[in-house]
Amino acid sequence: MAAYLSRLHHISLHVCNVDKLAQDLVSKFQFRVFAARLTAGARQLAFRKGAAVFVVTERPGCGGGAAAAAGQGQGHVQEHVQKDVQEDACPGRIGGVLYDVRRPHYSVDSACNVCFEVEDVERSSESLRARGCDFLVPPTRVRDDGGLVPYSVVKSVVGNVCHTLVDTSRYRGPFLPGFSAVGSAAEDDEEDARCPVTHFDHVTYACPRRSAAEVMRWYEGNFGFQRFFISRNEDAEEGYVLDQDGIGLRLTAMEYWKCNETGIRFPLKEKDGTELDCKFVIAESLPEQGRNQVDTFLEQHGGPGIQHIGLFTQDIVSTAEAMANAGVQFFCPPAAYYTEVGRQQEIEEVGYDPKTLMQHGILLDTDLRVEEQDSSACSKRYLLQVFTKPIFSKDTFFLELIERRGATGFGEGNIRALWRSVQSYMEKNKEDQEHASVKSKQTGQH
Ligand SMILES: O=C(O)C(=O)Cc1ccc(O)cc1
Ligand SMILES: [Fe+2]
Repeated sequence: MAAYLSRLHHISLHVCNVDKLAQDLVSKFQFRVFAARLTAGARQLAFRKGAAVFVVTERPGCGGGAAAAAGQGQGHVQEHVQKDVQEDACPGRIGGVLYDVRRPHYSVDSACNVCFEVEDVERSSESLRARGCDFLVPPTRVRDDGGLVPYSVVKSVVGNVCHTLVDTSRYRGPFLPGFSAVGSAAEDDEEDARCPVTHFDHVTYACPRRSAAEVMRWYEGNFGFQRFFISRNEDAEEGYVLDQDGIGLRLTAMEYWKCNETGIRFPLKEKDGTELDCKFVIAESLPEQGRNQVDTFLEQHGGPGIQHIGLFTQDIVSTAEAMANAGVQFFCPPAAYYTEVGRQQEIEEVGYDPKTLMQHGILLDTDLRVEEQDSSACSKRYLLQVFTKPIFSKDTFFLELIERRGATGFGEGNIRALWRSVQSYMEKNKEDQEHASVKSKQTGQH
């Protein structure tokens, strides 16, 4: 293994309209803007919810008003606009995008960088390079009043996805050098109680057919990711295959563990015991069932990439309710999902009201297992999920809320229900677009 990952540091989104996304993340998804880097050449904002951090960066060629976005209701940004950092390895990059790369050839909004904290950026980068990895930014040191942060950016094998490697252990500033604190530092307890999102649960990649083995090998060899079997019946080579009823999906999952140099593995935990381990899921479409949401992503995004991110919440009902009230749109499965034989009882058995779940489109998947230690004790492990509609203007990237009660995988029943609701939404969108294009042609003729 080449690089020892300590944890996921942030995920970076490159968009044309920083204002719009900043507004959505704050007012709809209840994230807090906490840091900003606004210079003549760069507009970058950082948002937090628990340990989940997004950095939003403006794509080149997109005039925008990140300063205005961050300034709304915050009032701390403008005075810091001129502040910037010393960057030792690439002085020419000062003023440009930090901790990431600008990708001028990429013309759509995209979640394209998963940044990891590592113990030693130089050493990790050197061994990744020796293994043949391609670096977009070589090891570089950045400093400001808060201290020094080494980082590098490595290209992944998945489309436009890159990984920034940072070491923030010696940094005392609000986020990363070059960023200034924005907004109030105090946490809003009331809002956190309603929306207890604690961390990123998983990142799902949409990939071309038959690419999972290569992707898996890359992450295993370079970062020590381990295969995560979604189902006990899953074939190691084939992955988790859903190919009935119009669903043509192959999922292969992997997870990373902090691995110290003695090779002893242990899962990442918060002080309160919450596991912070983030899984990575590779989704491929299968040819037999016709065009589907993975194909749509590949086409509209212009290649493989991050299709969705699962946000872990301790209370999915209140989180979905708060977000829906603030204007987040969720996919709702057909009402029949909630009235299928046995479903109501299943929902009630784990203490939920079927009507409440239906109201927000929340899906439940239960897993009846015998406890490993005590074969006489039977316990229900379950998970609840709900998926948002795409958050950019194209049918590409979306978010998911997930509450896990002992279940560590992905519910097969939920994937089926999600698939149907997304599929019918996309078909409707396509019809609407065709309708609009016929209309505009007709008006053009007159
Ligand atoms: O169930 C989940 O949360 C997954 O992440 C699996 C998944 C992957 C891709 C899809 O288009 C639908 C579901
Ligand atoms: Fe997911």
